[in-house]
Amino acid sequence: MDYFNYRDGVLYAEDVPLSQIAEEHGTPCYVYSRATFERHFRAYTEALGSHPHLICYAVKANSNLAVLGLLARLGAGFDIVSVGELERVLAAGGDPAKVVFSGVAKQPHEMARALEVGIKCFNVESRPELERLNAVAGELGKVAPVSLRVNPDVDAGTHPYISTGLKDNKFGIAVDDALDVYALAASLPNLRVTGMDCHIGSQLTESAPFLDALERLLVLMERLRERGIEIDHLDLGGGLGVTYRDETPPQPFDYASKLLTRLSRWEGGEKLTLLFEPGRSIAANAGVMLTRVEFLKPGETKNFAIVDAAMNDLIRPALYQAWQAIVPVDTRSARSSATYDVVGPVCETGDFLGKERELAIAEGDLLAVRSAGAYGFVMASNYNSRPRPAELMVDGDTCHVVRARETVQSLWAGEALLPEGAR
Ligand SMILES: Cc1ncc(COP(=O)(O)O)c(C=O)c1O
Ligand SMILES: N[C@@H](CCCC[NH3+])C(=O)O
Repeated sequence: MDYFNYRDGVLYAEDVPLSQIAEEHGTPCYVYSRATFERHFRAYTEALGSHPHLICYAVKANSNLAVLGLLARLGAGFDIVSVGELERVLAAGGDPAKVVFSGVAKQPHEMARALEVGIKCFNVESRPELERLNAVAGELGKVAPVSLRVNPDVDAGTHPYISTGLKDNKFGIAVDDALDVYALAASLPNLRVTGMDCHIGSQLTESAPFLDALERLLVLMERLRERGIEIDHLDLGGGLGVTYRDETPPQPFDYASKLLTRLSRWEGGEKLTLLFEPGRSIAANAGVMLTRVEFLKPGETKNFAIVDAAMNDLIRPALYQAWQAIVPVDTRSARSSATYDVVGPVCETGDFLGKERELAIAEGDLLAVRSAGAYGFVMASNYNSRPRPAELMVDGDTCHVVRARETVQSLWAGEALLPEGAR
């Protein structure tokens, strides 16, 4: 459920018509809804109720400071994968004690900064990373809180590029090796074992793979118990899918109740703190990307709607053949409809936002690409020397610029001509 709805034929973000936003701020641009972010975050906290928990929003999904700031005020923790994300969280007022640090190749300087600010936990993905963390913590005279990311080898049933919990994926420590790596972690002087985690993939539309992963982790936790290693938090990662088209993913409430039911049958399960790292399910449907039709170009085999946004602004369709709804913002004028490939100005045949879309549009019309709040702006680039679009956040009847559109000149900041004579 989001707060982008039609009123009298015009698409609104909360109480602001998207046509007005496009007039004032230009296109392409990303528009977020504050109330939708809040609603999606609360769906998790309410689903977990009184069970001890921490919702660590996955910063990678949408790292705009305004987004992080509003989630921080709602009590969110954060899942980060780089020191860049850590600094953003701190700049937005996030609590470092609620930060978990994931990622397969954390640099020593990143570990040091995270130890300095006192994060909740490092989600360690390999034996050499454990040894590196022990060394960095030792140099700083600190003890690093550690969780091992276990790769449970379950099929998440999602796009191969965003599946992460299979033996063939680079992520995590194989279940069969985990006992030994935990024993190593417990023996290293500058580490304190606090948790176990997994993240099996993104855009999952069924609960079963999550429950399979939980089952494997519980077996492992029992074996750790036998060895005297107690875990005080279990982090089940992110991955809950959203509706882009006709998917019917479990809602946080159904998902959490299934997990809590299983945990209630596990000794000590009611006391075990649960962590989640949702990204997409909080951010995707809290944003749209606005773009204007430049030209309609009829072809022999296809019609093209050439718009002012491109794969550099939103890469998901080009990269994963992802389907996102593309809708007219103003449906009041009568237009004849046709089937179009919606394409951008970038010089690549793969530059499309949607294929074979039935649209009743004319040149100059405004379109909204829906479900663009996650993995949208964060994956934008300057390819073809295109400035990245503005980001705007609607709150009720007010629209705030939360990131200004880049200027063409800003794109070469830091570059230099070769010195005279070397050219
Ligand atoms: C370790 C980790 N946690 C959380 C997430 C967030 O996933 P999602 O956006 O699917 O909720 C990801 C991305 O897949 C991830 O790699
Ligand atoms: N960027 C991906 C999700 C990546 C998940 C990160 N582990 C997408 O847009 O679907």
